Amino acid sequence: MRAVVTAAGMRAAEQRFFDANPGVDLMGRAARAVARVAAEVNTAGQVLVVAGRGNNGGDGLFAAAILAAHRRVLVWPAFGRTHDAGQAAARAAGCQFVDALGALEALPDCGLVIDAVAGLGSRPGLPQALATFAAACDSSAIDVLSVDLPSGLDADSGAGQPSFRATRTVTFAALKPCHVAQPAAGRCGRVHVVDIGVEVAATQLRQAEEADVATWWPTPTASSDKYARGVVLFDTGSARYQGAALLGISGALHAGTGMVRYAGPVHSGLILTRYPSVVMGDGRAQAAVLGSGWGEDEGASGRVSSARLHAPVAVVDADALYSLPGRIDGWLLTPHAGELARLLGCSRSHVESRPVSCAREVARVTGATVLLKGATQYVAEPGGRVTIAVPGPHWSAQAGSGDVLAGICGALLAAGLPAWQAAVAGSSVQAMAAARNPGPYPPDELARRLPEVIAGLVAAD
Ligand SMILES: NC(=O)C1=CN([C@@H]2O[C@H](COP(=O)(O)OP(=O)(O)OC[C@H]3O[C@@H](n4cnc5c(N)ncnc54)[C@H](OP(=O)(O)O)[C@@H]3O)[C@@H](O)[C@H]2O)[C@@H](O)CC1
Ligand SMILES: Nc1ncnc2c1ncn2[C@@H]1O[C@H](COP(=O)(O)OP(=O)(O)O)[C@@H](O)[C@H]1O
Ligand SMILES: [K+]
Repeated sequence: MRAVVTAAGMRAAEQRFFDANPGVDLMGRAARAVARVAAEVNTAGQVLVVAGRGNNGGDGLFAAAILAAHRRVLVWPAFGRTHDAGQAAARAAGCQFVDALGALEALPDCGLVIDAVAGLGSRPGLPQALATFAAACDSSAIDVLSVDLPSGLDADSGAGQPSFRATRTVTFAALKPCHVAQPAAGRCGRVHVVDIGVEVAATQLRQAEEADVATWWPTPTASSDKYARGVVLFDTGSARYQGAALLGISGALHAGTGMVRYAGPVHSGLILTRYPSVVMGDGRAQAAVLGSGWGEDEGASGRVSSARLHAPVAVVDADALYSLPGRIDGWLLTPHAGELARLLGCSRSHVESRPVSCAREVARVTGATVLLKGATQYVAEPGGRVTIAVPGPHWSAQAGSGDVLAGICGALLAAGLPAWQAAVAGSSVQAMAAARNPGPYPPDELARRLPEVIAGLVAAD
């Protein structure tokens, strides 16, 4: 699990560090890390460092001074003035200083650009001269190494305003929200988190790693039987959306559930032709999956109440989200941004700009865990902790992926995982299946790729 810390949290951690270690040269540590990664990206070509006025510029200038020992380094102080000591070090090391025009002209001869315009202090967007330069970097496909974060992003959000687009980012002590929240995360390239000695406090926002999923994944033992592994009761689908039932069941079966019961309106012939192990009708279960493919079903509350008679907890998806039976501790809600907006009575764009607080709010009010689906998948617990799932490629943005995901989560909930782990592991494993099988696969085909991912996870643990 990786901590995700806000700019304010990072500054507070830095202050605690300086209080305990007066005089330690943190900027020197940061600059050495930048120079080390720069040398990994490109060993020979000319380097161009774009430096801002603040400490981010200072990191870049001291890195420039280190790199100048072995190669030609140009420095563009984008605002004229830069960090004084950093500038002196870069000059003393023989870096050549250029202006905006000189930077643009030198670009075709450069192997690497180091973006040290702004980091924790970055405001959204770029002034014109820098926006032009960043666009030129994009179109020439040159490697860009951003210091702390691509300048022009806001450290604390996923908003993807005009900014540098990095192939690598070197950040310090911990990830920041912009490194993990889309679309900003897509502008960071590969992110290196470097230990510079600053300890961040425990955070309420984290990102899960594959190793976490491997640790949590429920595996059968010699004493397991189908009931011990967990029974999932599906009431999904409708005459109009019959496929939703098949997709959810596929997710649960390929995630390794002990048994699936199906108590929805889709004809048994259709279900059993595809999945002959499904047991038709109600019965005792460890978790239910509700709502996928219901449409605007008038009997929604009745279907939720009926499932409660058979299963202690449920995954609530799609239209069942609007028939929640009061407080539902231990349950899992799986809305996308539009559904969460309807639950909160706000606009979709409001949810998209504040995903963490919106997901937290619904978790707090209902007592359930909320998996907010989308390019970044946030799992908010009633206590306020939010875990971001392992990310995957954007091919998964297609009708039916959510139905499969509800089924995977149902299998994990039935196996006894707490709702937050079921949600993080379920959405992560689906993303991993997509990442390991590049290309557009329909969601049911991707579900069939889950076993090989799970087998790899379990073997690695
Ligand atoms: N804290 C730590 O633990 C450590 C911190 N360290 C380093 O310090 C950095 C933080 O330094 P910081 O506080 O000086 O702010 P910083 O990121 O340089 O930004 C302010 C400057 O940027 C400018 N500017 C802002 N937005 C802009 C934009 N969109 N486009 C263009 N310009 C923009 C802004 O302009 P102004 O407001 O003055 O007009 C101001 O000049 C941190 O990211 C890390 O690299 C490491 O050395 C060691 C550990
Ligand atoms: N941009 C994206 N990148 C990666 N995955 C995405 C993206 N957008 C959506 N997804 C995935 O697609 C699914 C969409 O779910 P949902 O909208 O409920 O679809 P449906 O109800 O049609 O199955 C979710 O599982 C989510 O993880
Ligand atoms: K930067």
